[in-house]
Amino acid sequence: MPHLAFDIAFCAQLNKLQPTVRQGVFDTWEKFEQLTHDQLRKDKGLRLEALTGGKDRNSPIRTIRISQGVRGVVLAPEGGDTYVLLRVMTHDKAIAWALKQKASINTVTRAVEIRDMATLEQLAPAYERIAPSPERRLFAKFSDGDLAALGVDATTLRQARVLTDVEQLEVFAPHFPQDQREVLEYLAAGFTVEEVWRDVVSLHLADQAAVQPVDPADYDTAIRHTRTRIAVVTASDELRDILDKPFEAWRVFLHPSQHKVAYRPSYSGPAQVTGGPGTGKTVVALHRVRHLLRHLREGERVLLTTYTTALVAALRNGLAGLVEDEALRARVDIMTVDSFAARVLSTSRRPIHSQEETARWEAAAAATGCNGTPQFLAQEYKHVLLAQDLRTVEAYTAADRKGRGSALPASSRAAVWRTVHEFTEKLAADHLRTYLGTCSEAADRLRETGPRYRHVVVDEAQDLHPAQWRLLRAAAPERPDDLFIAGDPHQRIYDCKVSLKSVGVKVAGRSTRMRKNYRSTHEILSWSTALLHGRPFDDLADDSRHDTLLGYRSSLRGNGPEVHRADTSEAEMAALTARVRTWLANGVQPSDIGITARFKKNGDQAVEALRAAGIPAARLRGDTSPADAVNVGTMHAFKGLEYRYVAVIGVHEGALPYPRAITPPEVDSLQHETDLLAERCLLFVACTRARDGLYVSWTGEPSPFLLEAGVVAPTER
Ligand SMILES: Nc1ncnc2c1ncn2[C@@H]1O[C@H](COP(=O)(O)OP(=O)(O)OP(=O)(O)O)[C@@H](O)[C@H]1O
Repeated sequence: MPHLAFDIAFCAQLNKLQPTVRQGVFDTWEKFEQLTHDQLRKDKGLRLEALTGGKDRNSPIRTIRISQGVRGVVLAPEGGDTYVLLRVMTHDKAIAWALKQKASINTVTRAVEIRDMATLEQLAPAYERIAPSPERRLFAKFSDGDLAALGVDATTLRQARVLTDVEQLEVFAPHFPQDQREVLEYLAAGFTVEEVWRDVVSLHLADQAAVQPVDPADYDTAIRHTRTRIAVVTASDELRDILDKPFEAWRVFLHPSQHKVAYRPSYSGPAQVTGGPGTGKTVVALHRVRHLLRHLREGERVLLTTYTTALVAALRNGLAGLVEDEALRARVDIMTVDSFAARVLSTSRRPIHSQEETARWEAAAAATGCNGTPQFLAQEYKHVLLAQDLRTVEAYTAADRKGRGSALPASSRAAVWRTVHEFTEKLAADHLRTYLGTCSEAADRLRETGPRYRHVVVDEAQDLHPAQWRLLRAAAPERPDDLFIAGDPHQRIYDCKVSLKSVGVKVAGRSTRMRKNYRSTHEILSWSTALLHGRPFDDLADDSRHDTLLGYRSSLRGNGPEVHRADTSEAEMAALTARVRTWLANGVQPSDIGITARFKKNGDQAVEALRAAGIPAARLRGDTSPADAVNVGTMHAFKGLEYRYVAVIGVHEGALPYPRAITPPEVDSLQHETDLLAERCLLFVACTRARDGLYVSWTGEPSPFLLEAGVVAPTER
């Protein structure tokens, strides 16, 4: 019986297809399920046509009719059972595209690959003519044998050998066969042949009995080996799911590197996954939860935590898409760490907000006669007393204030201690609490009463404070698979800089870094990454080492970000409205657009301006993302979210960095640096929420972060 399978590149175009075309795809798939091979080939509606005018007469690439004027390009191997839908395009475009492609089977990974042969054959001679001598080219240090062992075939080898630098590879990359392209990108990023074999190629072979030599004509077997790029769908509701939830291709195509981490049978202790924005850390965490659920014993439960309530909702939806069994899902508690702390204590005390806290520190200092500023006292409480879990004045006096950039002689500490005591006593008397104080108390409570979960899975781990880590540590017993942690030090947007090592969570030997971005286009990513260029980032696990974005890349292509400078905030809003209107006119849904700013007031202005122009817009609230409206939120609230189109507004001098969020260097020089980096990361986080389009605007002078990154020229007006 024939089947129609789906290539990942087709799934990536799904959200841009009209509903009638999607329905056409569905009907086509049904036809494949119902007809015999012979009937399929003769079917007048499908019009499965070989290509005429192509160079390769035996090419298994053909086209079929999907709907009026729209054709699908399929891999239709002679004598095979499974056809693969590669792309859907208007009639002429489909024929033109199909004629340029060549299909082949990688003799090492055993997977099907498609390359744009026509473009590569055009590019290679042109680059060869301008290339320096062979020993100065990009892959000169790798032998033909090494490259062949990694699956690079003779044609790709010839073409790759003309390349001089990474920029040139970027030009060729979208046209290269997929597995070979990945190998070349890793080698170009500085990885060794052995590392590429271990971390990339061998993963494709994980569950294949690779004993027989590869038959270069056996596409049926090769399609089965291409599980990471080709989805074989056997049930109509499964296909409906894919067609209706185009953003969720990850549920179907887990990359081997993601699969390896998520489905490793067991880790002997805490495990960690890191990687830049959009590398699928959340996806991996969700799949890990699914794996853990499959092995959960009677009475055991899983805690899945993240940083904001909006992300709690996203995780809940994600897990619902992944684990169908409701009873099984009910064994996972999904909440922020702060909600977990409040639940452990069953407290009715109200958490205070930051202005209240400042006033209370002022009052406490006045009561004890301490001359520390509210900012100093709040930071001392947070970054020294709570961070180090200091319980007595003696412990505090003897404490090493490591990591603080201000001196505090032991003789002054008694006064600070008394003030902290006054502050916490008064809070308790008024039936109030701080979030971190609650976490600290909750950790104590759990240590007395015992852990509540068998496994704890932590997403967005980079901003957690030691008190929160103590709580999470106490939530599960120290056993294999106790903690699974996903985070990215490049996305630290709060003032904590904690390493897992310093909180006693040891992930050495159980840590994996993801490098491939699945969210943003290459253009958006390289623009955004420039914002962090040259800054050192402490490793999440161990702050004596640095984390890097080496090898971090995207295979998606698109337009570069657009920047806009306005003279007045009214003009900035008018330009934003025009930009959003154009996106909408191009068929983008309002809820696929996100607008974010450093301050709530800029967001409010945007909502007002859009609504006045008749465009539905709403602020993010708690755990609900407004449906049918442009989503507007602060940069902090946008952490972890994603949209097809993102406008980052109000990126001017005085807003980023925001002076009030930066500890003055004379108060604490190290905290000053941490705060400044957090502001820079905040802009990076905001920009990396975009999938297809990014728009950045400001009024007056641009943020110095944009100038330093070189993405905006000082004269750009
Ligand atoms: N294997 C995959 N195939 C296709 N899409 C994927 C894959 N893995 C992840 N994605 C998609 O990439 C996007 C980013 O994934 P995810 O949110 O897990 O990344 P992240 O590393 O947690 O990002 P951030 O750190 O920026 O919050 C999502 O849209 C997700 O569906």
